Amino acid sequence: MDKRDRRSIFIGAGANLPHPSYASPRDTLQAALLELDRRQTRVLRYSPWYSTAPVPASDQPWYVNVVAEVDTDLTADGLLHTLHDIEELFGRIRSVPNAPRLIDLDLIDFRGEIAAGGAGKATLPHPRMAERAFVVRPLADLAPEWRHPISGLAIGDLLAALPADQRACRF
Ligand SMILES: Nc1nc2c(c(=O)[nH]1)N=C(CO)CN2
Repeated sequence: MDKRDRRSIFIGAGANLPHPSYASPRDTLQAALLELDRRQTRVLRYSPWYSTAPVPASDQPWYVNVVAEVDTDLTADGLLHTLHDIEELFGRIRSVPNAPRLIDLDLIDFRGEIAAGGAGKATLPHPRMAERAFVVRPLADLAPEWRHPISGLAIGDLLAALPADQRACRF
């Protein structure tokens, strides 16, 4: 990986409920990510947008998922708080894990930093990202040279290791 790659920051975004103010979950996510521009953060690139079956499998609506590369003047914890603020602005209600949601913004990787997390602090890289095709696949599209900061595994190998049912993402 070159120097620039290690400086990259990736955010995963997902939604599977329609927001009353937006035409589709994709529009909700697009508007939410544009909010970052007003918070010392710039979206540089988007992965392709994916429509993905809910994980774990359930009869919830399918999700829209995307990964964005951003740059920011904030720290990792500052960016995490900003993502939570934007989730609240867009009506996210934190209920039970894996409940259907209007919006979910996750900090996936912050410049390769490794952090254990804890009250109000970012866990880095995102602790469940490697198990989630809805993150791994768009990240592989966006940054094929990316490696997991802890395991050192290449994103392509993480994708190949995912269960076949999860790999059934589609555009
Ligand atoms: N396909 C898909 N499944 C999920 C997602 C998501 O974004 N996409 N988010 C979840 C909670 O973080 C739980 N399950």
